Amino acid sequence: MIRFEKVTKTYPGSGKPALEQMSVDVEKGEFVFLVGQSGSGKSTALRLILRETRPTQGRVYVAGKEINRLAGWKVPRLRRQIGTVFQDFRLLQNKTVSENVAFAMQVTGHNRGEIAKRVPETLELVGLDGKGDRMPDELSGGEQQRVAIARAFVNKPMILIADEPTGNLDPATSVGIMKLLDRINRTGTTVVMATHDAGVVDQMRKRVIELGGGRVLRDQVQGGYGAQL
Ligand SMILES: Nc1ncnc2c1ncn2[C@@H]1O[C@H](COP(=O)(O)OP(=O)(O)OP(=O)(O)O)[C@@H](O)[C@H]1O
Repeated sequence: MIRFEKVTKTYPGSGKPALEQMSVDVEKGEFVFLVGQSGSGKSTALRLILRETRPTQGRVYVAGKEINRLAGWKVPRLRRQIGTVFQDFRLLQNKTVSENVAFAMQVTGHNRGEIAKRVPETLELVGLDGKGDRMPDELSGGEQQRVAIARAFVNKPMILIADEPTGNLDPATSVGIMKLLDRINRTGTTVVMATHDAGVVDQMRKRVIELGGGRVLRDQVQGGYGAQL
């Protein structure tokens, strides 16, 4: 589903590569944690998958296509197949919960009937049944992240990318968010999650790819946050 082939990324004006010779294969339906110190290259790897930035050397494939060679007009289609969730939720504050989720379907050209059916279904899936008419600032952080996950998932993406999704949440709330991401993963969606949250990684026991200085230091099945586990 995602393949990095000897990918090096050096940002303009920077001497040292953010990623160096990174080679990784993620199969359809996998759940992968990307861990590593601040500045190790995690966000750069996620941005490469979305083609928000391009490799300096090497190739990135998503669903069998080398995305660096994708025509510009096809990039929005690629991004529609990838849901994204961030630490800071990024909800539209002037729209209700339902409208936030519906918006993701509107911009991808779904009709009203589909939206009216799928939005409540998805809110139920993420545990926000009955909260569709609330505004984001009337929700807890964990609930806001659930809205963000509903929005990312409502178009049934093949890949879900999560960049520190539990970074602003307490441990108990984070457990709930991880259960939800696990559930989404079980529907067949490939999940790639960058995190510093050792508790979450140790509890989930999924594949762990550790980056350090832009290189893959460890790629472990059912790994922990630290190498000793
Ligand atoms: N747009 C950019 N321009 C120049 N350098 C960048 C840019 N984005 C990231 N970098 C550099 O690339 C390296 C990797 O950064 P990246 O954000 O990928 O790391 P990270 O592992 O996601 O860090 P964090 O955990 O703090 O989010 C760092 O040295 C960073 O300063």
